Amino acid sequence: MATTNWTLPDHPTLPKGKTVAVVVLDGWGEASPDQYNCIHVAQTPVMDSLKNGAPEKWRLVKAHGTAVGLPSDDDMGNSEVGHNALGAGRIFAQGAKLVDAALASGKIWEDEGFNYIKESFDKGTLHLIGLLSDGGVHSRLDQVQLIVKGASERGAKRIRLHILTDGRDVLDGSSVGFVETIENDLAQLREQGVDARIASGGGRMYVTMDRYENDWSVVKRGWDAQVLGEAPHKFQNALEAVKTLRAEPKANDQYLPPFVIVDESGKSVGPIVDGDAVVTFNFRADRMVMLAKALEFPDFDKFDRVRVPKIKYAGMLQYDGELKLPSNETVKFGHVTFFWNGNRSGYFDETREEYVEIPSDSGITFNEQPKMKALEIAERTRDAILSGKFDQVRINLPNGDMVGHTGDIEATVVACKAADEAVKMVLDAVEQVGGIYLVTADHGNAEDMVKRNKAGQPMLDKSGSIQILTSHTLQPVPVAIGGPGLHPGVRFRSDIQTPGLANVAATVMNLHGFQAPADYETTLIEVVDK
Ligand SMILES: O=C(O)[C@@H](CO)OP(=O)(O)O
Ligand SMILES: [Mn+2]
Ligand SMILES: [Mn+2]
Repeated sequence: MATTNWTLPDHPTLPKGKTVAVVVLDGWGEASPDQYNCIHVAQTPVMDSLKNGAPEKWRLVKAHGTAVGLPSDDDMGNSEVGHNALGAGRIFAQGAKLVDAALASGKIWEDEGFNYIKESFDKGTLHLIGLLSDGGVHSRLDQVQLIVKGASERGAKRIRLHILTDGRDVLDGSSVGFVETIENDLAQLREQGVDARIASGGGRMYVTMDRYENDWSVVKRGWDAQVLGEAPHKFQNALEAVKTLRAEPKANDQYLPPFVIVDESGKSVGPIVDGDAVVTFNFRADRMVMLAKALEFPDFDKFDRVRVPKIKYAGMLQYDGELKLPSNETVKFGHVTFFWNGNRSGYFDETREEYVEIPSDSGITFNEQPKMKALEIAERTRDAILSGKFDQVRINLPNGDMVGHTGDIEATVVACKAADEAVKMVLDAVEQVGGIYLVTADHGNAEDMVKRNKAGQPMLDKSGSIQILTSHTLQPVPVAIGGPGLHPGVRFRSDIQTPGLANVAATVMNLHGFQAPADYETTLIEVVDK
């Protein structure tokens, strides 16, 4: 058998042995300057100087749509696809696209996963758990609709949906419309004799969709509602639930409290019990892994599960290639490890890598602490660079994104300034060791906080207020290179017209003195005589 040769060819001109700092600013896109562009409004002297100081060492790359393996150019970027592209150096079809293809070809119904859960359809209930929106970051409503329909046509007689409301990838308040849409579908199925209902729900950031083991109580709230059928709020139907909970002061789709749907006698209509099948319909991994662990791990000590039903469980995708979840880490920590490594947890080689997690504040929304842990991340990065132990130091600064998602413009301005200060500390350390930096971002967010019409003007809601955009954007992101270790002849090539994040990996390999493998997207840089 031929063995793969992993050795990279030397770069013809660029030297090895320089410390390279790779900085990813989460949610930091480039957009026209106005009062809703928090990066523009904030004082960001360091990022400004990279942009204005060296035109041959700053450029924009695509961070959304087909450039990062999403189904279409209407799809905004996100951390999973952005970091996957940055790490992989190639454009792979991402979860959204894979699921679209499997549904379009019908292959999804022939796959092992579906055949496995189908065994439960005779006697058990099919439960579908996931994010109900058309955001396309974690899941998509049209896919859920096709799954419900397809499963019912293939023998599922009792279906229960456990919905998580969004408001983060889509406008706050849009949960009501999504629930209406799916309720209509379920009503039609009921007319055809399929017992299909929504059984529970809650806001994504408060119920179920925690990530990197930041706060297990989030997953527990979901477990109680979905599996045990218990929640503080009980309603007869999901539309009433969402409308009533949204009427509370400061209610927000992202944080709706957990609820269960009950029958006339007050009994929950859809707890998960022995013999049932469960499908988590998010294609994106990070916010489903914790639930997958709770559903699958025989030894589990993160919270008291009370009752562990014997179920057949499948996900839309394998969420973790290392842990094989389903078997069949802080809010962003995993982005530069797990996502970067192609959704694989753990080290490639423990003797050569060190992963450092700076725990996030928990139990708050990040507009309350917009500086987050940027300073702490920068200090650890500085120390790692100065230690001389590492060829590459890679970080993700979450502020622009996490605070951008809250929709709080003032706080997002503070967040952007904090991220800029963190970049300064990293660049100063690079300066001290004679290293090289590459600063980029995984997708846009903080640079546009308002929903716009086609002409680019802010859109107003019924009451005349601007419609706040909590989501990511379709904007390109910057890539800046520099540092005393950078060969003086290095500059960005002008012959690649529309590069994307996948071009960064080959670039970084060059900065380490190597050429990228032939199947990588081409490098962004060239070396001219100077
Ligand atoms: O918070 C998340 O899960 C997504 C938005 O849905 O953001 P990001 O891709 O930046 O992690
Ligand atoms: Mn991100
Ligand atoms: Mn985000």
